[in-house]
Amino acid sequence: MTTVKVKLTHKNYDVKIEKGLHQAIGEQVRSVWQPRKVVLITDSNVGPLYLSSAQGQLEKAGFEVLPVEVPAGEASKSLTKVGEIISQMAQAGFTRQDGVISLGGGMVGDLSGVVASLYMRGIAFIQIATSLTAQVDSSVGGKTAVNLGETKNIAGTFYQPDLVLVDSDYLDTLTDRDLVEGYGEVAKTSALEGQDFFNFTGKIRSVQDIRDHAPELSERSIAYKAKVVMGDEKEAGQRQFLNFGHTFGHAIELLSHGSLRHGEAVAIGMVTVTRVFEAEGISPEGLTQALIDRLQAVGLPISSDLVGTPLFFQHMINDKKNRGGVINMVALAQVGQPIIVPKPLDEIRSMI
Ligand SMILES: NC(=O)c1ccc[n+]([C@@H]2O[C@H](COP(=O)([O-])OP(=O)(O)OC[C@H]3O[C@@H](n4cnc5c(N)ncnc54)[C@H](O)[C@@H]3O)[C@@H](O)[C@H]2O)c1
Ligand SMILES: O=C(O)C(=O)C[C@@H](O)[C@H](O)[C@H](O)COP(=O)(O)O
Ligand SMILES: [Zn+2]
Repeated sequence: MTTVKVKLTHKNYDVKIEKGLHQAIGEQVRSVWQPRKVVLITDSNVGPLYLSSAQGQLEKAGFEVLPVEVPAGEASKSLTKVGEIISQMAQAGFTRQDGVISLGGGMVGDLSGVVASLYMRGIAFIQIATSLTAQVDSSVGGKTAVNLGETKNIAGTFYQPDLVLVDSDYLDTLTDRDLVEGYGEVAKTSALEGQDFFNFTGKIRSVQDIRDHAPELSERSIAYKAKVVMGDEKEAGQRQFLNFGHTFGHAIELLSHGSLRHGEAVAIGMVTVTRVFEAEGISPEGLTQALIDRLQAVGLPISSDLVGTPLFFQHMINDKKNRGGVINMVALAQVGQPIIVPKPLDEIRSMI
């Protein structure tokens, strides 16, 4: 088993990465929690595959389980769903000593994190990551959020889990499209982390390559993310680097009305922003093409007609890196050398 230790000012926790962990959920959860009530939150794709096994294991380990299944898809990342789940927990008599467990991808993890952080002002939380996005990025670091109307991740908290479980066996049932979406975040992380990891993603040439190397991709991505988060939990500085490609990506994701997944939109966002910074001489010549090469090898999109539309620019206003009309854009001075380039909104318009 690989364990990545996340050590923060007010809390430490382990991210455990091992094939087969889906059969050890009871003992793993019991290693950090005394028996208690737990709400086990999943979605309508993951639930039919894994909920009854997870529930059975938790019950065997002494936990009283309230299973909750939300419809699969980004639309469930909503305050409405948060309210519904919190009501169900209150009706079932959950107290501050009880807990929330997410069993799913990034959508379920982000939603469950909001529920955990709000119920009675915060109860214990564990993430069981079932998608590649969750296994390389979203389950670690404590960002929780739901979307409101047309604004992505606008309501959320920083709320760290007590434990994260990553088992690549879950990926056997993930569709190729959902797997590849998660790889968008891996490509991002490799460009941020350094030449060695970037060379490694340069050798991933197919969906099967992603499947074959999933455990290593998780280990490397999570190790990098944990290091960044440990240095800047609340995104005052270097954590902004993890948002590479997201200023444009979030706008594209929203404007696509569900036709583009998060990682797909981030792929387009990374290429778009790097092309601009390469033209300005901030990023090195050839970097845009190197990114395109990695993304296209696995079928990720690299452009969209949505880029540059009036609504696209309107979405920039709600970017969390907006400081009074100036957005902290993430650029790569080199592979492994992310930098923040503050850009006034008007200038971003003329860049594109
Ligand atoms: N909090 C963070 O740091 C962070 C980081 C990256 C992404 N995110 C968020 O995560 C979301 C994207 O994550 P995602 O790609 O996991 O989306 P998702 O949770 O919607 O999962 C994608 C699809 O895969 C299905 N699925 C998940 N695991 C499966 C499995 N083992 N077998 C079969 N189907 C499975 C889901 O039901 C869904 O249909 C977005 O909302 C994004 O904003 C958050
Ligand atoms: O953990 C982080 O920090 C990230 O930025 C990781 C991103 O991949 C992720 O999509 C995150 O949810 C984006 O957050 P937001 O603050 O831009 O909404
Ligand atoms: Zn992301």
